[in-house]
Amino acid sequence: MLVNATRGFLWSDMETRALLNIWGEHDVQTALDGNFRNSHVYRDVANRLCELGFDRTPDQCRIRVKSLKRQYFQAKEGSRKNGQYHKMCKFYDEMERILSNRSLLERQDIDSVAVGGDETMDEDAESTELLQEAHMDGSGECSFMEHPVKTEYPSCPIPVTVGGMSSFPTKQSSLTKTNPPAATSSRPRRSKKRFANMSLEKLMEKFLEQSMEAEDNFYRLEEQRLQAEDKRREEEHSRELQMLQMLGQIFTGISTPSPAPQATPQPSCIPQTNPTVPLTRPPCGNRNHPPALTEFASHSQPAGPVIERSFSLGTTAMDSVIPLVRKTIPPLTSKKHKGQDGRIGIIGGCQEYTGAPFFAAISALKVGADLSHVFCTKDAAPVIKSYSPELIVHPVLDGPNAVEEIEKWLPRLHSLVVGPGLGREEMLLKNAKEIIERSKLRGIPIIIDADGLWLVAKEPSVIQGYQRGILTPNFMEFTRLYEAMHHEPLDSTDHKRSAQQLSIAMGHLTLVLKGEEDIITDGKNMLTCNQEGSGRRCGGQGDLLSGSLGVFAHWAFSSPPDAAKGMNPSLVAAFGATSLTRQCNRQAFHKHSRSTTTSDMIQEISSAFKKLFES
Ligand SMILES: NC(=O)C1=CN([C@@H]2O[C@H](COP(=O)(O)OP(=O)(O)OC[C@H]3O[C@@H](n4cnc5c(N)ncnc54)[C@H](O)[C@@H]3O)[C@@H](O)[C@H]2O)[C@@H](O)CC1
Ligand SMILES: Nc1ncnc2c1ncn2[C@@H]1O[C@H](COP(=O)(O)OP(=O)(O)OP(=O)(O)O)[C@@H](O)[C@H]1O
Repeated sequence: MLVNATRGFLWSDMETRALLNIWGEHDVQTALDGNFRNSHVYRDVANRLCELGFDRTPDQCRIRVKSLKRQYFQAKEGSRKNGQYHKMCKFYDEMERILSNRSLLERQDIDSVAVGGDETMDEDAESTELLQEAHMDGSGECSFMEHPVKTEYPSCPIPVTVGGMSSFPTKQSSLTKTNPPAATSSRPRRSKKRFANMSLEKLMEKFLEQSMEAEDNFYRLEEQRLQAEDKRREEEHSRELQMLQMLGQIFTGISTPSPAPQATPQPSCIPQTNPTVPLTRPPCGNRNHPPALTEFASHSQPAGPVIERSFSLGTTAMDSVIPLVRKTIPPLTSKKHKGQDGRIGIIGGCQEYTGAPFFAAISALKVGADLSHVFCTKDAAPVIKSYSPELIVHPVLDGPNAVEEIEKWLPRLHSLVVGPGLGREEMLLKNAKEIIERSKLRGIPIIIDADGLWLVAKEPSVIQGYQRGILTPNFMEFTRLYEAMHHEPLDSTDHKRSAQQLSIAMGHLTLVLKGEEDIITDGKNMLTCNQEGSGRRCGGQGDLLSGSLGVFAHWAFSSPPDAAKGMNPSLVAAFGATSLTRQCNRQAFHKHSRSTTTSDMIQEISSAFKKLFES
């Protein structure tokens, strides 16, 4: 999990939205309702935020929420008066949605916060926080980066007016929890009584002004920071491409002996390793693996050694990765309630394609999910429903509020498969994109297949870098993605190398390149699954894989970290799903030969599952 490195006072929009998503959930709101002591709730909120990759303390979350609540109510008040204040609260709509459901009692509670009621003790800290949000250096980072938010003795005096950045203390006067006030500032601490003579309304007005200015500064600097970040990423990407091109030239030179060989000048940044000699194994190598297991560092990998493990059906796979997959599979017990073993969502199904989402959804159920939802277009829904009473089919994907309708279900979904039978209509792709964005905020594992990959080829950033994203391209889809990312034709002679390059370019996303052998890589590790499959290439086998993978991904990501013994959960899940798919295909093919269909393969899921994971 990537944890946000900038743990300052700076809350990015993405981070704030993630916080609001968690804080707005029914269970959190219920826990907060009427509870004066709420530190345990914010501890939970901070933990869940951390799972999404945002490192925040419970106090930071609580203070941020308080500040958002204040902005919201001020904006609401303001908009009643003159309609101008709405823009003061950037997250007005989100807050409106969450808070409009709360009781009058809660509203009074919030009002009392603003006038120094129940939580008066926190008010100073919170005011300081708001002002500190504006106290950032030119880089857009806050100078209190590594320190906790809450402080007993704020060394940063609260200015009466906020006159731009220069009116704030400099970096040297950073706030620390341990610094006594005298150590950081020679000025006497201003008394709270300073405000005693002001009417409440004046005080609020003053505070409002300060908050607005602080907020303006925050957004301006945040924008600068994001621009700088984009620029840095672009530079990194082009450097990476340059390196790849240079290495490509070098390798071509080595493999094609020329009559008069000329030494290629090697830039010092390129490792001087002879690419034809395998790189040394990393120390965590294969000490415990049986000798038949081929585990070796790949040749010619430009982005550092890749640990490759290649499996065929037999004892080797059983002895190595399959046990890891098994560890992630939840036991069947009578203690569970419906839904615990997996609620999977499929985004796909349109007028032309009703089979693909069905195959994916029914495979998920057969692998072991408890509930399988299909979000498809209106006209596809009755058809998909008619295939099976076991699927929950939502005819919303082409509706006017498609994204909102589907978002309502996201808190109940454990993983999402985007693409089977989605089609390529602009509006459907746009909705799928927005749903991916919102699912990312919730940390939901997302498998992208078929037309979902068409979307990714057009807009890679939709999933780039998301560590719970898995792409499952067939060769055509892979070629499209590769060429979109690398702006050059795919060298189809070395699939493994190309797969690794694409995974790296996508931010180490896990990639399953399907084919005669399935190549699974996250750019650092590589598993290949080449156990016998089927001689039939009928449509829909990829849907069986993506639906199954939805379930395996949920299991792998929700298992204790030691279940996968340090292996990326996406790789474990992908290996489980490809092994199962090939086993199903094989069994069905042995029975039906030329007339094997994907439905026959799906019929084999339960016995293939038993053979691989329960024998
Ligand atoms: N019964 C159904 O409803 C099915 C619907 N499907 C859906 O159909 C839509 C379009 O999928 P397509 O796969 O046709 O899309 P593409 O447009 O990406 O595939 C185009 C062509 O690539 C060819 N191709 C595939 N693999 C190849 C390889 N390794 N080497 C060379 N050529 C190769 C195929 O024969 C096809 O003609 C998707 O939404 C998909 O989910 C498929 O899943 C199949 C079943
Ligand atoms: N040549 C092959 N030999 C054996 N198995 C294969 C071969 N090609 C694909 N498979 C298996 O079939 C599964 C589905 O791959 P396929 O290439 O058919 O996907 P797809 O084209 O995306 O499917 P769909 O028709 O659902 O869109 C893969 O995981 C792989 O295990």
